[in-house]
Amino acid sequence: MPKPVVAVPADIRVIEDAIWHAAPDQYLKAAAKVAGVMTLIVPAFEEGNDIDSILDRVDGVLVSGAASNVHPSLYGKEATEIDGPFDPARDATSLPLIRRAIERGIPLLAICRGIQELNVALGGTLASEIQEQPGIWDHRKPPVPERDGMYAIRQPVFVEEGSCIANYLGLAGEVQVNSLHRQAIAETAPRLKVEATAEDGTVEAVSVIDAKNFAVGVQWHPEYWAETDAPSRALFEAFGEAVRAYAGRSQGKQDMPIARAS
Ligand SMILES: N[C@@H](CCC(=O)NCCCC(=O)O)C(=O)O
Repeated sequence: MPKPVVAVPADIRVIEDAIWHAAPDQYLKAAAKVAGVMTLIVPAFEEGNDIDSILDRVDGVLVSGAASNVHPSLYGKEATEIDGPFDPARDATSLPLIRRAIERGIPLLAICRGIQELNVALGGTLASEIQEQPGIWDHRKPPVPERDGMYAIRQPVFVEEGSCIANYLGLAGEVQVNSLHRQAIAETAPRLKVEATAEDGTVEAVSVIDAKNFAVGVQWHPEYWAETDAPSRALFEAFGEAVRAYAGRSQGKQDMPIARAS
């Protein structure tokens, strides 16, 4: 059977005055080497996206982290200078992709910006510069030059016993993770269950309530150490298994047009 394919929504980057649609290598490598799937970078357009046309052709969705933030207007807030930088094309592509993947039961793994997009896509809100709030740690990217240091595993999160995340990680209770974010979930979307938190109460993992398939988000970065860190590896392996199962289950249907929302 050919390897299943996972959609990865791109970020917009400007390189020498040219607009690029880009996805970070670390997510694509973790998907290939640990989840055992192929990835397809989905261009980020502010309009004209035919989401079902993309989802008809993939077996999973992997939503990566990014230095940009979800625009506050998407969760009912006025944008202020602390909420940026923004990537409206990423927002316009990623949020509908997340919602439709959940509706269609296509496996979804959302990481860092991805969990924040998942929360907003389902009606939740975000807080900016969380480290400025009383009692909240500094979850930002460590100010070190090398990437291994930026993504160093350095903080405990507490995973709920019996949760989806515990099942996928292969353990519950205290898990050591990395942390590179300035925003976090403020109001959790009604359809999300918080399944892991940091000691300061920051939401670190969620699952979609009554999901038809694998559908979780994590605030940390399992992709970075997916080959060497056991919980990171387990999460990507579980995602790969869900994607292969979906590919196998939908194989027979690919001869028939998939029912589309009217
Ligand atoms: N912008 C959001 C999400 C942070 C995130 O996805 N970090 C990973 C990329 C880090 C980087 O490249 O700077 C937030 O800050 O909360």
